[in-house]
Amino acid sequence: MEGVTSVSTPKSRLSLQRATDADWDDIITTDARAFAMRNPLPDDERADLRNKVADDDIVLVRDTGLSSNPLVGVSMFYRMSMSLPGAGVADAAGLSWVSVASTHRRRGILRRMITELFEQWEAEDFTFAILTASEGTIYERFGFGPACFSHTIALTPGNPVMRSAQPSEATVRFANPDEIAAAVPDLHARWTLGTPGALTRTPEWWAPILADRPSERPLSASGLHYLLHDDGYASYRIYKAPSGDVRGEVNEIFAVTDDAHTELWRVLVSLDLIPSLTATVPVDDPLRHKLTNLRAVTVTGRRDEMWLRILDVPAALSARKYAAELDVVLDIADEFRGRGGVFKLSVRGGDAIVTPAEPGTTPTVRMDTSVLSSIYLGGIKPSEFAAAGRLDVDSPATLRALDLAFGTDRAPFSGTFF
Ligand SMILES: CC(=O)SCCNC(=O)CCNC(=O)[C@H](O)C(C)(C)COP(=O)(O)OP(=O)(O)OC[C@H]1O[C@@H](n2cnc3c(N)ncnc32)[C@H](O)[C@@H]1OP(=O)(O)O
Repeated sequence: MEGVTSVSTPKSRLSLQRATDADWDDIITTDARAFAMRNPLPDDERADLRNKVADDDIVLVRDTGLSSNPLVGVSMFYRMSMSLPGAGVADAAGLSWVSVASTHRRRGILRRMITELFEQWEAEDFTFAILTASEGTIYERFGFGPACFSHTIALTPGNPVMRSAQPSEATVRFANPDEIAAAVPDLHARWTLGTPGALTRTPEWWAPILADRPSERPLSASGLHYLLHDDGYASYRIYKAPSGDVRGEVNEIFAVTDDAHTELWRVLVSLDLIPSLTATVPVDDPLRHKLTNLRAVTVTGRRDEMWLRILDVPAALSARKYAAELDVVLDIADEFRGRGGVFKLSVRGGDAIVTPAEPGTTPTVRMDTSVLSSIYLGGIKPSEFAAAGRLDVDSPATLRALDLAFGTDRAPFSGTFF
């Protein structure tokens, strides 16, 4: 058609490269289009972003066939640490900021960038990759499975009543940002140890959270109010719309002990003059059981909070602790990277012994890497996947044993969006 310029893009025109300092204006412009981000970013926000990632861990694609050589693909990963069932901690490659220009979609650019990153992760012996997904249909083909889930809850402060008597002395107090900066990184680190999937925060991750920059606050939102307990903390915002409507939103709440959880929520459920309060919590959060009326808390949403991709099956199976003895032969399919196989998994005293199965051994359990990744942290039971036809077992007894062994005391929860 006359007047229409084709943007057909042969692969040879697409140049894949690592980021340099000179790419950052383009990176922010490209991601601003994809994620409705402000552009340009103020210097402090730009520094926050750059401090968390090395340029060498950023894969870019440019279309060298167009005169301006535009950036058409961005992807990067953070070097993160994740708690495993049984209190171990492992390195994880945190894939993030993935975007492909709207002019260049469905030409395989995402696949090329991800392949490049997988090659790097495998060369560096990462056992796990993780991500937070913009859509539920993109990442399973690369072996990722949803592994941590969250509930959004809503309640009306003043209405819920705690069952337990209030302590004679207050154990929670409002704190200022300096007190929070001094106390909270350590509290959070203690919280991660007891929660599978929890992500550790380095100073580079804390800096933007603690800065609570006015430029990054949502519209009509107050600055963060902080509640501090010896074993936990919560932060929340109050939103005041131009109409005068007021609501509260818990930004985050981390409690190392049940008592800290109770006392922080005791304050939150009784905040004055806030008609509604929302929070995002792990799916096994016990708040409703601490109230005289369990209906006072409504679950308004459930989200897949974090996706996991096991990159090295034997290393992953050996890294976590298990809740029961087990003897299975796993057949793991990995169409994307071919790193599956047949493995003998025995659990004794909570520890796994993993060996490649002898040729000819009949597997007792079959599943895709994405399914293994989903059950690994304890967020989905093997029997749920079996019921969905996505995990095959040789007998009901094997399935029961798998459920027991992979079960965790707590639902996994990453606690950090990236
Ligand atoms: C971890 C994160 O950062 S999550 C954020 C992801 N980014 C976004 O959502 C921003 C907006 N979207 C985009 O930038 C792009 O549409 C992307 C990155 C999702 C996809 O990029 P593309 O270059 O178009 O993907 P590409 O052509 O490589 O497709 C790879 C495969 O994924 C599939 N796919 C791509 N996008 C989608 C989608 N939105 N839903 C379902 N499948 C998808 C393709 O069909 C293709 O499948 P196949 O290779 O198995 O046949």
